[in-house]
Amino acid sequence: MTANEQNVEFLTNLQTKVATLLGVPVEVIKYSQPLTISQYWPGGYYHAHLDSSFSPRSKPCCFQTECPSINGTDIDSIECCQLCRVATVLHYLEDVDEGGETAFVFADKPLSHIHKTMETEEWSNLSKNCEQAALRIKPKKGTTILWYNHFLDRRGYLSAVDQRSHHGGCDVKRGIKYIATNWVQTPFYRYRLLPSKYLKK
Ligand SMILES: O=C(O)CCC(=O)C(=O)O
Ligand SMILES: [Fe+2]
Repeated sequence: MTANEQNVEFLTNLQTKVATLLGVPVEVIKYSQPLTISQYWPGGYYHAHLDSSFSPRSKPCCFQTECPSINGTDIDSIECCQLCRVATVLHYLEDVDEGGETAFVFADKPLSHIHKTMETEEWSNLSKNCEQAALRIKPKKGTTILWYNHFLDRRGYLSAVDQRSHHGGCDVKRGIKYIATNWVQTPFYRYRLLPSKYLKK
């Protein structure tokens, strides 16, 4: 097997594992953004942010609407819709000697606490506030974590973004942090009717 074939096999297996973990058809992972590798050197950080941004009053998610094609080409456009990222699956590729925790600023906190904190300055600055985060995860090689970025409505459809999913990476103090991220987005409109893997053939 060539190195390239090995890479393809590795990535295809990973897609299958991520799909199994989330209980979704593998196509959802295939049609999402490609796996992204990030590297943080000492002093590197990623302040608290949301991976998705859908609110019922903003642009619809791309599975909810068909965007007009641009210049007659048949590409999906994100001009009229947004990539709603249902879930994030984060793989730690190496241990980090010190620091570099993934921090969830508001995990499990009530909305009243979240709103009050968001009124303070620099609440999202993880270089300053890493220790205060409600949940911190130390990178461990071979470990994968996942979280959901949205609420579901009463029918089980995607609803507003969940503010408790605010997260980021604390300062790396010693060593290098390597992660790989699958941002799992809702499919584009033309793929929206993927058959559930739970349907009997
Ligand atoms: O560096 C981290 O631990 C968090 C990375 C992150 O926010 C992401 O990949 O979406
Ligand atoms: Fe993120």
